[in-house]
Amino acid sequence: MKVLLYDTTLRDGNQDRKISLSLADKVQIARILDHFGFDYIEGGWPNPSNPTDEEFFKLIKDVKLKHAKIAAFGSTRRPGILPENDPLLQALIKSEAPVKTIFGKSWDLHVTDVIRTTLEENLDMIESSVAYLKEHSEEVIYDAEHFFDGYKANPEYALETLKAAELGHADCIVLCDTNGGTMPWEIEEIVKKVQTRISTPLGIHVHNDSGLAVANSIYAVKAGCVMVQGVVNGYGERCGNANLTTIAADLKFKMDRDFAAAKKLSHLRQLSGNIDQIVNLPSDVHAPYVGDAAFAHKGGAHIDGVMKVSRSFEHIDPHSVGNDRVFVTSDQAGGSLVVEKLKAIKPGIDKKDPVVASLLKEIKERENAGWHFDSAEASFKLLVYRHLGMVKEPFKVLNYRVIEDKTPQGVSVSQATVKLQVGDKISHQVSEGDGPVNALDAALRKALLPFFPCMGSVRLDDFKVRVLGSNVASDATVRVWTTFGDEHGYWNMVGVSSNIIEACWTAFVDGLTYKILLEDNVIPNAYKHLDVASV
Ligand SMILES: CC(=O)SCCNC(=O)CCNC(=O)[C@H](O)C(C)(C)COP(=O)(O)OP(=O)(O)OC[C@H]1O[C@@H](n2cnc3c(N)ncnc32)[C@H](O)[C@@H]1OP(=O)(O)O
Ligand SMILES: CC(=O)C(=O)O
Repeated sequence: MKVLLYDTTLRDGNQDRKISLSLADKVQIARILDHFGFDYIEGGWPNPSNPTDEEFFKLIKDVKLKHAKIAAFGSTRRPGILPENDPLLQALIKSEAPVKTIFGKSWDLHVTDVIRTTLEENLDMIESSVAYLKEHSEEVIYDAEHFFDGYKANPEYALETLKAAELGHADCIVLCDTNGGTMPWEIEEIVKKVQTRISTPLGIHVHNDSGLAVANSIYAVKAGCVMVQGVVNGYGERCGNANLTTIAADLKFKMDRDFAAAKKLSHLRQLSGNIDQIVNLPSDVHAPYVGDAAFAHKGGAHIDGVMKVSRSFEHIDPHSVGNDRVFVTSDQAGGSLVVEKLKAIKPGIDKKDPVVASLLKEIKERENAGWHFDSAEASFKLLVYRHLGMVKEPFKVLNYRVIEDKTPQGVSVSQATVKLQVGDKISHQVSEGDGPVNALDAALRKALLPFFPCMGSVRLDDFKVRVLGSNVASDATVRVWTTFGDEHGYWNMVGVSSNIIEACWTAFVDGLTYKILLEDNVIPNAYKHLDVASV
């Protein structure tokens, strides 16, 4: 049976303490989710105290969606009033969303102590609210809030609340683990028991407070649920919601289940990254299937295995979710990694070639000294070309100096002097800057520009410093990580020294040397994709 994916990024995802979606964000995300093939998009809780969500439902009516149904979220009526007199139910109807999803109480504790009414009145609140909304909607989904906790406390009453939703003709009853504390085996057992009493299709909605939201969703589907509610990348209140990105991949690759978005899974990584970008959160490097590290192999024995038989260390083909295999350059690598990296430069190279061992030795020595090539592929490439004797250095540094000056008025000025030899010519330049690093960068470019016009388009896009090791103060090793960019893309360089200025200088000299070598085709552009992340 087909599984329906119900996305609540715009409602439950937006309850994440780090997320605050604007109206424009919501509409943009809704378009992306629809394009990806999710069956339902919960847009928010429309009510007068939440104007963004009210506006969203007005706007989304005019957006042509290909597949998804838009759902408006709310609660059952308040105790002691008729549904037609409940302002929140009226707001749901006013939203004109084709699907209405309302939550109600399944846990007797919540009935008596939170909404403070009788158990009988709560049953009527559920049935009458669902029935009333059914008169005004294409579909009504009933979310049984705290269902699993309620079932454990008072199973008969919890089941009666579901029966009330069924009597109101809910189209789907969604069992919620609102506090996220239920174990997978409990989910499976309880879903199976519910199915013996309830004939309405069942769904699952779980939170991640025990780190089990994905597992619990999967167990619920295994036990018979046909709808999964979740959030792209698992954002949400407290520890987050069930991660729909992971669940979608699990359903397809591990359970062979059919669902509309299954044919779009080769765009899963793109979906995840796009939504991270809109909600303005950094992507989780270790996210299953879609993270940067999901198929990054570092251990030498692992790299060797993957090169021989990829599935020896990969549970699926990374391309099936739009991800890529990465071999991390590090001191834990073996000869196989070096062979892989050298293949583009020396086709047919064998692991027994002496250059493999000598290059591996240099890599390990450098990594031991604090160099880290994993996120500085351009530095690594330059090291390889130099090691192979394929680089004629385009310039020679004769001298550099930085002076820090503070005027009597308290203004700080940094001045750098750089002296280079290019062929038989000497270039000697001075520059001022906001700080020593800025001044050094400016003086170096100024000295190179007359000989290498391509320097004019090079930017320094990013610059990070990390103090390594636990050595005291000035004895510590410093690693500088820089990103250079131009109109073609960008490249990352690393520099290491116990002196911060020298570490910067190394990264700058290498970064600009790299650009000149690219321009002169010494390092062919074909090899550029390894370090130009935008390509
Ligand atoms: C499990 C979930 O994630 S549910 C979603 C949670 N998300 C949100 O709450 C975000 C949107 N919420 C809101 O905009 C506001 O809370 C509103 C407009 C819904 C209500 O605002 P207020 O009327 O000021 O109430 P407040 O938020 O302080 O308290 C919640 C009220 O809802 C009642 N309530 C809670 N659940 C239900 C329910 N299932 N059915 C009926 N009433 C309920 C509570 O008893 C309480 O009522 P009381 O004020 O009479 O004690
Ligand atoms: C409905 C919902 O968000 C919950 O019970 O967690």
